[in-house]
Formats: sequence, C-alpha cells, structure tokens
Amino acid sequence: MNDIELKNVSYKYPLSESFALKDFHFTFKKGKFYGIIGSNSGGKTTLCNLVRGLIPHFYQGDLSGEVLIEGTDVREWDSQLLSTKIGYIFQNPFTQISGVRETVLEEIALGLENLGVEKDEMIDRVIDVVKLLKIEDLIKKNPNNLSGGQRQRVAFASIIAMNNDILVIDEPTSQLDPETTSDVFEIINMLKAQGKTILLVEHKVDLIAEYSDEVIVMEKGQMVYNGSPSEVFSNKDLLSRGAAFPQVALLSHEMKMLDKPFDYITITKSQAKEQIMKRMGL
Ligand SMILES: Nc1ncnc2c1ncn2[C@@H]1O[C@H](COP(=O)(O)OP(=O)(O)OP(=O)(O)O)[C@@H](O)[C@H]1O
Repeated sequence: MNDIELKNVSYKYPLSESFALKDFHFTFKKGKFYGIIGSNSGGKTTLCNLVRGLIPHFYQGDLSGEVLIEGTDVREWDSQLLSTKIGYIFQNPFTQISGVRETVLEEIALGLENLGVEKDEMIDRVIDVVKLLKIEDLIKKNPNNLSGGQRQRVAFASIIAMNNDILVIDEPTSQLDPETTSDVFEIINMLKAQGKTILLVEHKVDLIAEYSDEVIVMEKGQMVYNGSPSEVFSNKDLLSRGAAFPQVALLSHEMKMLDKPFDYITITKSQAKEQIMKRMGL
C-alpha cells in the first residue's frame, strides 16, 4: 500500500477567497524522498499541513477531494495517532519546541513519553539521537534559551527519536549555516536509507538536486511539474514559473545558449566537475 495519496485535492483556508491548493493529484510512494520546490505562496506548506492532518484537524477551511494516509482519509484519522505515523518538522523551529520542558534532554523525550515508551528504552533512544546529531553539549540547556539553529537540531532530534515512518519537513535549514545544512541533509539521507518516506520543502535546491528521488514544482497552489531532479532542472521553462535552479544547472543551461553545451544538463557539482574535466582532457 502506498503511504500517501492525494486525489483531486483543493483547499481554502478559513475566511480566504482563494485556493491555497488546487486540484492536487499525486501519490507519494513508500520509502521515496520527495523534494518540494516552487515560488513563494506556491502551496508547499499547505501541502505539508494536509499530509500531517493539521488540515482539517487544526485549520478547518474548505477541503475537497481525498487525502489518504495508508488508505484512510485524513479526516478519519485521529490527530494524535497520525502524529505517531508522521513526523513534522516545521519551518519555524520556535513553533516546534514545546515550551513545557526545562532541558533539551526532557524536550527530546517528550514525544516518547506521550507514546508511553518505557523509561529504559526512552533513555537509550534519546542518547542515540543526541549522539547522532552531535548535540551532547546542549542536553542540559533550557530549550527556550537556544539559538534558531540549535532549536532546529533539537526539533530534528525529537522527531528522529519518534522513529516515524513518514517525515514531512518544511524548510529545515532556513535557520542553519551551510555546514550544519549539509549535516542536516546527511541525516535526511540516512533516514531515507532506513526506508522512511520523506517530503521535504526546501529553497536550497542544490541539495534537493543532490539527494531527492523526485521533485515536485508548485506554483499558485498547483503542481506544475514533477519528475526526477534531472528532468526538472533540465526543463528551463520552469524558471519562469518561480522554481529556483541549482547554480550548476544554470551554468549548464548558459553553456547550451552559447552553443557550447555540456554532454547533458548538469545538476550537481560532481556532474559539472566531471564535464569540465572532460573538456580539459583530464
Ligand atoms: N493560515 C493561513 N490562513 C490563510 N491563508 C493562508 C494561511 N497559510 C497560508 N495561506 C495562503 O495560502 C497560500 C499558500 O501558502 P503556503 O504557505 O502553503 O505557500 P508556500 O509555498 O509554503 O510559501 P513560502 O515558500 O512563501 O513559504 C498563500 O496564498 C498564503 O497566503
């Protein structure tokens, strides 16, 4: 069974006249990593809210079509139960921190406690994830006193500890420096290797090109294109639809305009390096 199926889904937020999502029809397959990109206000966060069940459980509004999570419509899922299936890392890490725990360690354990995980197992899982994310130095700190980047790492730790099958991650690196951003992508990639289904909204498309299996391009609440990273970033028309492209893909498109094309449109640094070295006869 597929994890997530959206059938002709349209949605308007309460009191809003316009569609935040329109005629969205797509199946997210188990174990795949989906990069969701596109223009501002394109509907990316709304899609995350739907899959996580915040629409319609938290935001009411006007929802039509079907959102099936493991075959059951999101309207029928108990919201608490759905949170054990789908982990959601919000765009704003300040929203993610519970505010009710006094140390980072307790904060990470909170979700597991709510699940009724036994104390010994809980401690093991929290310690594992703290080591994995290299946040040993934060565990005794008050979560409310952390920087944006530190909060984001704690948010990741809390979600990884939960071991959800599906992860919906909305711009996780917006608060992070380039080095920590790469670390986060390494972690997401590791989660993918564990067979998790991942939906990731991200403006840093270089990393989307490098890691995702499939890319979805959103504009004005609609999916305007989907395909492999190569298919998407080779399609120059998408630039006019507000999709950001990796720098190396832009370079490759420029070369084509100059009538000096690479053998193919390169979308990652390693591909560009390989083509440049070939040109140089190296
Ligand atoms: N809580 C809300 N209430 C009313 N309208 C909303 C709400 N959240 C989003 N919208 C509207 O829904 C549309 C889609 O917004 P959404 O946040 O899903 O886009 P996005 O692609 O995630 O944008 P961005 O890249 O700027 O974060 C926009 O027109 C936005 O103004």
